[in-house]
Amino acid sequence: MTLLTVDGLTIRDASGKTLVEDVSFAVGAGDRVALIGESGSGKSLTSLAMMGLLPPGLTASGQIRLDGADMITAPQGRGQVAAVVFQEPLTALDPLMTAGRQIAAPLRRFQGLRGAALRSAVHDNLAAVRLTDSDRIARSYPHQLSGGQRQRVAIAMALACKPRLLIADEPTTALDVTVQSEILDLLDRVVTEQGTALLFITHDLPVAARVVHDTHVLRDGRIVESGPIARVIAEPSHPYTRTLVDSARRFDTALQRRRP
Ligand SMILES: Nc1ncnc2c1ncn2[C@@H]1O[C@H](COP(=O)(O)OP(=O)(O)OP(=O)(O)O)[C@@H](O)[C@H]1O
Repeated sequence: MTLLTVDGLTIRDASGKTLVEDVSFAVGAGDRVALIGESGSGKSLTSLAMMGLLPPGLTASGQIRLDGADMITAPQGRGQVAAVVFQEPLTALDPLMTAGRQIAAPLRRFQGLRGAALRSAVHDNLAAVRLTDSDRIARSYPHQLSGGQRQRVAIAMALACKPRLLIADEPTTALDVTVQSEILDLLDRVVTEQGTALLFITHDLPVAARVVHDTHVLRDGRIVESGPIARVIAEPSHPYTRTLVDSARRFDTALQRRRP
């Protein structure tokens, strides 16, 4: 079953300049798909349009259907179908609210949980993102948590209502390399455990390769190449994809050389 269909998406600014042009792709139930592109390629605008959250002054044409709902002409809250994890967890978290209360909010609102059932669901959601010290974490404010713990809390919030699609927009870019790796493993595990489809948005091809099966490569607002990520890395057909693969390989080789 197709959860998300983006068909001929074009986004223009107020002056009529085209920022995203004729982008089409689909994400089915349980799929894992990446949108890969460097800064300015149109990844964030595409993901904002999917959630009906384009900034004022920008207009979208084409079609975006999220679980059947048209997100361009009649954008509406689709929190129970799709949820987003952003690059910087502090943008998703309220600095004045404990982590526990933030995870409780969607559970109370969408699942009607209260009292002991709500507390137990908050604990289960923290355990699902491998935050074992859940009582302390639930009582902590965002500034009392590490960057990796904050991103785990943001992932727990996003997954609290068991969305069928998780949109992860550069979810590890702001983290240290070791924490980045832990969060990728975590995303990999939770989407498998919960059967959630994943749309992973990143500039980093090797990072995407760890968690998705298929990819679309965006450049200057257009998709230049699509396919299974293993194939795209092994045999990139577009010159731009080749430069992404080559620079990832060079980086990897440089790292290998530095290892004792
Ligand atoms: N509100 C806006 N008004 C006008 N132009 C915008 C706006 N937001 C983004 N753009 C432009 O649209 C293009 C695509 O931006 P977008 O943020 O989607 O890129 P991106 O691939 O997500 O890059 P990054 O990884 O740096 O966020 C860029 O040229 C950007 O300058």
